[in-house]
Amino acid sequence: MAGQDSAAIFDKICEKVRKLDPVNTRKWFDDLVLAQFDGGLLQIGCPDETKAQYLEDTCQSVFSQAAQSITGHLVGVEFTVADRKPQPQQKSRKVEAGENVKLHPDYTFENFVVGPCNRLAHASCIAVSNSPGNTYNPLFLYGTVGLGKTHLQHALCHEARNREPNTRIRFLSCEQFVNKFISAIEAGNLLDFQTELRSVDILVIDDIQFLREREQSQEEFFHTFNALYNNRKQIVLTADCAPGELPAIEDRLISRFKWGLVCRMDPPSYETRVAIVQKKAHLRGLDIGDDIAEFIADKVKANIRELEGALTIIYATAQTTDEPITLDLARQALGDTVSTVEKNITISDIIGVVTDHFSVRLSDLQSKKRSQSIALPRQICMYLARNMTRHSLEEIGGHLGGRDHTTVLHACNKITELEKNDQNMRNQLAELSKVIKKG
Ligand SMILES: Nc1ncnc2c1ncn2[C@@H]1O[C@H](COP(=O)(O)OP(=O)(O)OP(=O)(O)O)[C@@H](O)[C@H]1O
Repeated sequence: MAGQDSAAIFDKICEKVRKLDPVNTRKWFDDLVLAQFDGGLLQIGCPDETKAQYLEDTCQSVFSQAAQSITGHLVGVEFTVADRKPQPQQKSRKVEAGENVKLHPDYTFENFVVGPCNRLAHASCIAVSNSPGNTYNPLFLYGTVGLGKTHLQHALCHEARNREPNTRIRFLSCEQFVNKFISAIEAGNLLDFQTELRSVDILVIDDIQFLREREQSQEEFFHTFNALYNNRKQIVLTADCAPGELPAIEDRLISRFKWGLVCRMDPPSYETRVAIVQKKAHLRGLDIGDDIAEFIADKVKANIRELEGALTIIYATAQTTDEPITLDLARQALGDTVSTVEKNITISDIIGVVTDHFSVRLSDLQSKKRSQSIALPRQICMYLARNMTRHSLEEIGGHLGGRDHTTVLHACNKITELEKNDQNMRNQLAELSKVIKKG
């Protein structure tokens, strides 16, 4: 294919990808280059390995689809990390997946908006990335869902790698840690598992609260922690609550979690939310006015993931209707999806609907009774209140017989699990939410 033609075709393919998959498109797609287009194989050069990995994991099929629609032929797509200019004679390197830690290219310090809600967490992650193992060890970040804990962990690892490319990093969710541990026991290769985790420079474990009630995993983690700590290797942990509030986790672990720095992350203020919407829009190559960013930040308050979701809906609506993003379009696009908090749902509304549905009395929910017929509606109330109002765990517990926030958190986790695995529970929750929203 002649050079000129291929370049033009490549531009059209990228344009098509933007249309087909606005959600995963990023502004840095402008930096992609055509490495080679030959024999039905399109090789795309990416600025760095993380971005190439993102494309391979997230966008491979949409690039194939776009290439096929532009050329009319079946096209395979490969992402490479190569020189920016197309140089067919230069051997490009195919992205290596393997056991390499997969860092998300969006989750960098540069893309993180700092406000009073996360300033300490941000500063401590920078400090740790500058000198892993030597400043705050362990670094323990906690906060409720979608406040940027994972983002900061990735940013810390990106930065540590930028400074020292050979930094060995292991990044696991706590669930992965537990599953890997169990598999290692079953396969009789516990030693490999231990060696793998204990020979890293930085160990990151997300959602450490999942260790609760898993005595053997806690024991294993205790030894992993000690081995790394004694060798001045960095440990970074996140959880949904402070170490002292983690239910059913051994004291010796809790006390270790507090050895370094414990940072709380709070929900962002209005100003920080506006800045985050603007940052996210910019990342996607979107041009949105301040009025739209303010509109989204005003409507969506619950968590940052929801802010992004709102932006995605607006963007996708603009793409499909082929209209520019205006405040009117944003209003139309968000419609009913805007936070239920909008409708001023109260905990009493929720309790009213749930007590009706299960034919129980409020006094039962507030009592100490633990029978399933009372405990389940009580837990459902807590779960719905957590998701449909902005009340804190303490406030929710207060409405339900003065229960403490760990009880509320436990209830929310339990119902979330049931919702995932039990169709009947999903139906009940959907029905209850519908009735509550109707008022
Ligand atoms: N301050 C911020 N600036 C920019 N983006 C942010 C910020 N805080 C959170 N986000 C974005 O919000 C989304 C959710 O963040 P993240 O996954 O890090 O939350 P989390 O606290 O780890 O939540 P969970 O406990 O549910 O895993 C991500 O896309 C992240 O980039």
